[in-house]
Amino acid sequence: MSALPLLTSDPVYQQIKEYHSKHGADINIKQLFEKDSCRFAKYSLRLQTPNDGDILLDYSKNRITEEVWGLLLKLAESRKVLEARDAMFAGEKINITEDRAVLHTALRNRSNNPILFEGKDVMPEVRAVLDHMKDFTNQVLSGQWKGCTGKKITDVVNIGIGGSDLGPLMVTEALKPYCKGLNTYFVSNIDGTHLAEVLKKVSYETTLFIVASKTFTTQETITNATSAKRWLIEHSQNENAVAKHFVALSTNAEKVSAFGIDLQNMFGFWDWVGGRYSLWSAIGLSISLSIGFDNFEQLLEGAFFMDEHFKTAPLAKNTPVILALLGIWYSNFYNAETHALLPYDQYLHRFAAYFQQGDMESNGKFVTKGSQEVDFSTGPIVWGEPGTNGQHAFYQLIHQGTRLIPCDFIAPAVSHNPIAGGAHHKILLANFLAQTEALMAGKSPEQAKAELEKAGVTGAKLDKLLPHKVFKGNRPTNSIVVKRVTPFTLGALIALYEHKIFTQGIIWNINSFDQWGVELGKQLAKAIEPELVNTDPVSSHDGSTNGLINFIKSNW
Ligand SMILES: O=P(O)(O)OC[C@H]1O[C@@H](O)[C@@H](O)[C@@H](O)[C@@H]1O
Repeated sequence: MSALPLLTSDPVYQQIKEYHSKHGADINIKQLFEKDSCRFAKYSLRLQTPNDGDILLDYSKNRITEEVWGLLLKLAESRKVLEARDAMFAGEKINITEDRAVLHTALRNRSNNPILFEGKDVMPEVRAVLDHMKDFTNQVLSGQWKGCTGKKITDVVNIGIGGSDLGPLMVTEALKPYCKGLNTYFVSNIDGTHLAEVLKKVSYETTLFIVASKTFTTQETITNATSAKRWLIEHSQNENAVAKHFVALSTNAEKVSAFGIDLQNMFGFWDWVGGRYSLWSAIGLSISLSIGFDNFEQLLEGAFFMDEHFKTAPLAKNTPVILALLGIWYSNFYNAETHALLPYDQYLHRFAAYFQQGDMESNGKFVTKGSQEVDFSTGPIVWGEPGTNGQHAFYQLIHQGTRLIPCDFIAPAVSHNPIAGGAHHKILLANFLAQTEALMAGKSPEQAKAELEKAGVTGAKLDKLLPHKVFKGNRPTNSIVVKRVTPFTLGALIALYEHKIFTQGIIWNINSFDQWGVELGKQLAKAIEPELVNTDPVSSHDGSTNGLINFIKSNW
């Protein structure tokens, strides 16, 4: 795949560029709807799930014409998206800088088909870990698993960071209606406050600590886990309590053992599972403990459903490919810098934060797989908050600011909490629907003028106010609607975005599966740490860094 030319040298890219420079500024979504009564049917897709209703993707409110859409699909062909997809599913070592396969899809392979890695079927090992998770989940939930004083577990503290935190945190929040009764907490930050505040809420007798770390070397996680272990031993006055209160999720048995966790209490996974794609692996243990193993399996089923769709649907009907191409259209041709994820569901309040890592750690790269520097934009800045909170915070800029911000609006048709006779959800949905309509339609000077006149504003005051009341509209959005946020639909939704990110990485020809960018800060922090052991002034850095260190020390 590294043999692909730079995106900007691709003949199809050049065709799109030419089309964009001739027509890009004139494509008006509202007018396209006026001209074509079938536009919604043409640019929307329904995926029928077995038991959880249809998933609807409406991408008709985008600046796409038949011509440009044809060209974007041609770009996917020319960038060999389908070949790359097949290579991923086949376990090829597509993570070329780490010489690793990318097989998180094997973790949710619900078929009986083998998945080969280096000639060996990985499925028996995958199933064995799932069985271990099931057994452990059932023991804890039934109260059969006892803490060091014989009490059952009531609280679970997941200690991990990045991919070993964000996925389980996002999913346990998203699936709270399915919670079986355990309280789950997540400690990630090295800031002692994070652990200290959680420890205030739990009792050593009834708390299970899950140390989640693929490498088991991450400084934050190991430091937090060590402090939690000390807390447990101090409170229980019993070194053996660790065996009842600590489990590990990792690929590194040696380090787990050295930390003092019995390997029987270790849930393994493999280096072909990337950190930010690991919630499907043993890293999902806190999810399984929260919602029960059956529901965890439903999450896997939903992701598998999306994997099958991604694997089999033609490009033009392939939802991850569609989302990816739209993103490319705005990033690489309209110079959009960001992409907003706007779930209209309070349970999905960490969805955007989760995909900040998913997208930005995957596609925040400036060198291609062929080791060439790119001359085009790669991964966008991903951000967002749940509706309607976002509306009262930053939507102003989306509606009337100077930047183009493509947005994905996500909503369930049915709420888990239909309080006040469902009134809340109807208002929420009305807002969800109104926003994409408003972003597309805007408000013309004529409409704004008529409104002002109706309100009795005339003359100089009207002239002064009018420009502020105009919305240019034509702001692109996708809408994704699920029947309800269930383990299955959430699994499908996460996999949809995972594959979108993958597809964009292929089109840009970058390696979406390494994360060297995280390393430099870590290295420099290691160098600074010993300089913070005393109050001696330092002079070994640049002026700013010396100044900051010396200011901090002057406060000690
Ligand atoms: O799971 P561990 O190994 O502790 O890593 C946690 C996180 O570390 C960061 O530096 C990144 O590399 C993330 O991709 C990763 O998820």
